[in-house]
Amino acid sequence: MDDKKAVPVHILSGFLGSGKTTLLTRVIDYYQLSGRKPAVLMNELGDVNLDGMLVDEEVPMTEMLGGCICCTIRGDLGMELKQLIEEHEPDAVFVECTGAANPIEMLDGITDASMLTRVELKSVVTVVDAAHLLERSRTPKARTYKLMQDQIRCATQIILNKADLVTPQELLDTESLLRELNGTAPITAAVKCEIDLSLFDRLEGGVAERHAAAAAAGGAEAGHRACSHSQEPGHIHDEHCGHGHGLEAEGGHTHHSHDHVMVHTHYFRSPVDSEAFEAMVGRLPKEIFRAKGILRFSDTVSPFLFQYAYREMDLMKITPKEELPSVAVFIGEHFDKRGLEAELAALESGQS
Ligand SMILES: Nc1nc2c(ncn2[C@@H]2O[C@H](COP(=O)(O)OP(=O)(O)OP(=O)(O)O)[C@@H](O)[C@H]2O)c(=O)[nH]1
Repeated sequence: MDDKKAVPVHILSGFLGSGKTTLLTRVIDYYQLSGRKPAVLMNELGDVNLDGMLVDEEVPMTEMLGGCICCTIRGDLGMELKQLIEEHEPDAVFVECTGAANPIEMLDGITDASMLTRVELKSVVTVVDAAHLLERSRTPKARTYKLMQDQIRCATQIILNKADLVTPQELLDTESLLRELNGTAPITAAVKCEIDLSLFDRLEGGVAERHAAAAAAGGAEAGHRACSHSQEPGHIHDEHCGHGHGLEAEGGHTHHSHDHVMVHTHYFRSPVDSEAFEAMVGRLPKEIFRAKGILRFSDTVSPFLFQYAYREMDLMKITPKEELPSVAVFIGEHFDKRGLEAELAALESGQS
């Protein structure tokens, strides 16, 4: 193992629905087009990996489902990474965290993994939903905002995504907010994570190149609150990125700033009416900020992949190669599960 090069690892972080999978699929294409073999370790809060369906079947992928790597199943991360690397010998591994993951726990997880297998953390790329961050920043004490802040502070690269959904002024405001939270990580505004992906080549280059890249992006000056891994990616512990950042301000010492996040998984027994479904999604309470699923409608032929993030819904026709359940996963904080179940039951019985 010793004379083998360490496998570069990139953590894709960012709040629920910000665009991590969108970025992941682009990066995978980019690596494949240049003849490299990427591998993916994907973590989902729910028991079904719906994001995985968007990733090319050829790509080696390990799924860690039903919990967040940063806490409940973190202990398995090292073994999973080791197995993935030994079995497939990828050129790089992309770890997509759940949107509720606290990145410091992830950083620790990768460090633990480096004791089992040769891996080198090259970047923590945090994808930010511009409008969502702005809205959350108006209630700075809320736990969701604190988690978003942690994810931003720990980033070595920030993608300011969904630029199409905000005004130019809001984009500037979001950028200043990001700069306050993280003084060093280069920020790239984007729509659907369309960025210059050669960024990843630079990230995997030598330390000198990384310095140059950071300087070129205007992020070389030391920010006093941000993590410093953009300057020293191999050294990933940083006191500024400590556990439960922000939560401490409320006097708590909990490690898991997302323990308030709830997940509800619903398996449909029968196809539902598409219009009634859309109307039901329109009525979802604001406490549910993310949902996804596979749906079969009584009035369409093919199944659909359903996505809902911060009040925007997407339905995409799919042609699954294997038998898949009809299922929807709802993620949010302190929402009324009973109310949601009642809505879903009404939808299934055609009374919605
Ligand atoms: N309008 C708009 N929609 C976007 C953009 N980027 C992604 N989306 C949509 O936002 C939804 C969520 O995107 P994902 O890439 O699945 O987000 P994610 O961060 O992987 O979500 P989780 O894994 O649940 O945390 C999808 O419907 C995307 O098509 C963007 O720049 N603009």
